[in-house]
Amino acid sequence: MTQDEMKKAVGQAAVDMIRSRLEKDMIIGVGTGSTANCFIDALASCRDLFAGAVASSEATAERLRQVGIEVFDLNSAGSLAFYIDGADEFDGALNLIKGGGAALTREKIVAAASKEFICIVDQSKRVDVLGRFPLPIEVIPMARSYVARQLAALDGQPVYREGCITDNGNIILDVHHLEILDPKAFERFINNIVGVVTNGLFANRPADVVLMSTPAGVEEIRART
Ligand SMILES: O=C(CO)[C@H](O)[C@H](O)COP(=O)(O)O
Repeated sequence: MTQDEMKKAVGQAAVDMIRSRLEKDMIIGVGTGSTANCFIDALASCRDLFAGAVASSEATAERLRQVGIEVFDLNSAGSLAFYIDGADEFDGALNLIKGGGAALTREKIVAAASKEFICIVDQSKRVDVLGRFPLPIEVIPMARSYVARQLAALDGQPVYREGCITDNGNIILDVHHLEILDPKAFERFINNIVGVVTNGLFANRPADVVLMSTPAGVEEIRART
């Protein structure tokens, strides 16, 4: 089974998980990336069962519209029933690193506004300790050098993502060579650096469930207690 086939399978599994819980006036949150795109494609078959979606990026909004799903502004949507999105890494507590597609800030906002976060990944995203994937940080452009110096002092190696401007008009620093042993504290610490908009750790709002695609099928993973 190829990675693309695993992404399609987990996108379909997420639709299967929520289909019977959709309601006519319900608005759901939808994430960004190749796995989220597979979810959108599978969701199209249910478009008459719910009102529409809030998108975590302009790219996702466009794809939702293309398959006939209405896109709502979060400010007029209220609380969302579900948020379905991919991730770059997840650990046993369902803490995530996200932002490989540069949509981390809107993803974090939509996740925060949702009652249940269903994360959809293939098995390559599972790690014991977060940090193998460079941690994306969205930064106000004028603070780029200042924030990079603060991050370098933490023993991380910040790398400017050339040519990437987020949907919010900001830049991304990807921090390499991290071993994130306390994701909740690290998320808060990075967010306290002046000039940081947010970082790609989802530890203070982790996923509620991870659907992980493997060649043998899709596994449902809940946090270890
Ligand atoms: O956080 C994200 C975008 O900002 C994506 O969810 C993450 O990068 C995973 O992407 P993909 O499903 O393409 O592997």
